[in-house]
Amino acid sequence: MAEEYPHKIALVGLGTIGLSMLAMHLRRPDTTITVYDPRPDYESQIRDTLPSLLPQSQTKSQSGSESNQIDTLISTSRLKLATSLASALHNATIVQEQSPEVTASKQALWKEISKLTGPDTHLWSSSSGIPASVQSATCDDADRVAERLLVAHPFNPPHVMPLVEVVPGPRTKVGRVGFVREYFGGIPGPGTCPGTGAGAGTEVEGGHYRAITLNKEIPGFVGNRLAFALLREACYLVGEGIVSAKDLDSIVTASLGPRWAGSGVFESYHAGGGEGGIGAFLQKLAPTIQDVWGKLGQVDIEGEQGWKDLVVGQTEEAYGDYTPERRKKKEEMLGEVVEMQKKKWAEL
Ligand SMILES: NC(=O)C1=CN([C@@H]2O[C@H](COP(=O)(O)OP(=O)(O)OC[C@H]3O[C@@H](n4cnc5c(N)ncnc54)[C@H](O)[C@@H]3O)[C@@H](O)[C@H]2O)C=CC1
Ligand SMILES: O=C(O)[C@@H](O)C(=O)[C@H](O)[C@@H](O)CO
Repeated sequence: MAEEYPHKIALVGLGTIGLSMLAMHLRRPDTTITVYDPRPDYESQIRDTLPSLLPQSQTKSQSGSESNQIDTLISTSRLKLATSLASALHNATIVQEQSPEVTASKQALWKEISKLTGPDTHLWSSSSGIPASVQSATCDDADRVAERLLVAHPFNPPHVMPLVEVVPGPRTKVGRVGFVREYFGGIPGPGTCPGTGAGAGTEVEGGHYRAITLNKEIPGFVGNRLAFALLREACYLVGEGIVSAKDLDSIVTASLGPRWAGSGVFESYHAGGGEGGIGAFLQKLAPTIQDVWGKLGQVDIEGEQGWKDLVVGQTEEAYGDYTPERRKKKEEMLGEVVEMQKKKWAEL
């Protein structure tokens, strides 16, 4: 008989990303999730935050209250709250960490996890930019751990955003990459209620997540290198007084944002190049592109801080405190964009 829950995930680190990941994993009915965080108040954090990350219909109707919903997930063994790392890892088939983005911290954590898990356990890091080969480097049996460890980098919020940037290390076994792609490919969208007790054999409708695998490790991977290149130029332009932070955001949301929701960087310029496509585009625009490339801003996070005072001051003035209501509204907008993409996916 097929095992009731073939996937037993240990989620280690329940902060911003960990909580969103929890909401995402709960959408696979063939998966149980055990969570652990050294923060003593993490259970109250789950009870306060998780319901808002789940479909509202599920939160209010079936369980009657948000608290009951968490209790239902616990009583049906879909969700377990561990009080130690060792107990969280017991029988785990997958370990996914969302601990702080600090190399030494992640290395120490994997060193501990690798001693508490078997050779078959899949090891995933949610890191924004620390390669798997760096994270496993200090493990006692580093080579064996490196064969199992990979980065499955999400974009915030993972329970909505479709990208999973899969970044294997040079020693990561190919089968581990195939597994993570298949696992995320089988997770349904954010409108799907957490399966309760459906167990193995339940038809798992996927089609929400897009796992993109990098061919080689590079710090920051691809998504964040692109995002941080744009961020650097944006900070430079505000620091130089060329544009305000709010107007720069409007320039992005009124042009590049909508464009890139339907066509990526290269497809957009391929379309913009006319008959000759991107080749013609690059040739026609070469002088301007080269001139701009040679004059892109140079700001450094540790360097002169004048630009940073302007960026922070203007952003706080424009948006104030980022309230839960605003966050929820933006998340709903993001969800609608992603659902539109999925409807048009075949054409993307
Ligand atoms: N915040 C974001 O937008 C994104 C973050 N990430 C990555 O996810 C990871 C977590 O980031 P956030 O959730 O933003 O951080 P966070 O600071 O919100 O949460 C980190 C959690 O880890 C816990 N923690 C601390 N030491 C730990 C340990 N030794 N073992 C287990 N848990 C520990 C903390 O108590 C905290 O709850 C980082 O690697 C980050 O780069 C990835 C994509 C997006
Ligand atoms: O932008 C995102 O959601 C991700 O690419 C990230 O990794 C985070 O923004 C990260 O850069 C900050 O923790």
